[in-house]
Amino acid sequence: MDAITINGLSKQYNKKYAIENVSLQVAEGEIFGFIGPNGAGKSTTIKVLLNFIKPDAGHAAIFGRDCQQAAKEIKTFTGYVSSDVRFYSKMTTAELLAFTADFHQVKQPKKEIQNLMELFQIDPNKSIAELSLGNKKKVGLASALIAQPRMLILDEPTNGLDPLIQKRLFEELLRRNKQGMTIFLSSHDLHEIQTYAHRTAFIREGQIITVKELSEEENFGKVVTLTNEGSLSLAGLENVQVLAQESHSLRFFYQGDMNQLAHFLTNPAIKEFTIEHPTLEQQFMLLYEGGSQK
Ligand SMILES: Nc1ncnc2c1ncn2[C@@H]1O[C@H](COP(=O)(O)OP(=O)(O)OP(=O)(O)O)[C@@H](O)[C@H]1O
Repeated sequence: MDAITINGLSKQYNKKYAIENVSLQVAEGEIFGFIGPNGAGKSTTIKVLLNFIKPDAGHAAIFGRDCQQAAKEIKTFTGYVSSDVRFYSKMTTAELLAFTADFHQVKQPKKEIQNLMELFQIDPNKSIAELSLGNKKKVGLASALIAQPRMLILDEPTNGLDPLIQKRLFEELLRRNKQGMTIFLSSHDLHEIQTYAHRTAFIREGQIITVKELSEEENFGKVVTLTNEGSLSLAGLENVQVLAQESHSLRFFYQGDMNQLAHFLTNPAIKEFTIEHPTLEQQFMLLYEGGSQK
């Protein structure tokens, strides 16, 4: 059974699609990245999963339970941390975590709370209301983790966290993932996704462009950088996207036949060349901006 199944999901605001015919499958035990520029539809998709909003069409399920019909049950095994954690409780951080642990009948709650407080450097005596955004976020993450959910949905989890805490968060997420937790990770941070996710979906203007296995970079094409003397024509190559061109250098993205590329590279005008896997950042730029590069 899939951990998340999304089929033909659409949602409009003011007659404009926020998401359109989105379909995705996330396997149990995956860390699944969800990348897209601002306004692409990431939060809308997550809000449907959590039944905060109703889709106009399609359906979504977590571990086979329909996100609308079984929303209550889904909350018992799904943790969620929003990009912008906004709770204004009068409780202290320690009280909130104890309450959450009690609600989810966590074994050894004191030990678990202490571990998470140390991990995220949370002051147990501060009231939630007086915390900064970053500290609220840490409490939100600790609170989601203490419940030991089978599914964890994170919307830009590192937003507002300092680098040490970001590192600790991902170490903890990897540890939990090894124990079986499925993680759905929406992020703008390509490096984060490339480092930690097993697969990622790219979403743009409400539509899924591609879902990629991050370990299989070769499926996505190559970035060729070369220096040349004299004129050079790309006419013999198909599936080429020029990334940068100057009089004696050229960089292009190539998705065509490798024999054709090998033949092209025997051109005597070419003095040096390198062939690389595109980084996720390059892929992102290619997908979103039609090839414009840093
Ligand atoms: N409540 C709303 N009312 C009207 N339009 C909305 C509403 N929520 C989202 N939208 C629109 O739907 C589209 C998708 O928004 P969404 O928040 O899902 O994107 P996102 O990928 O999460 O963006 P970001 O990375 O900036 O958080 C955007 O065009 C947004 O303006």
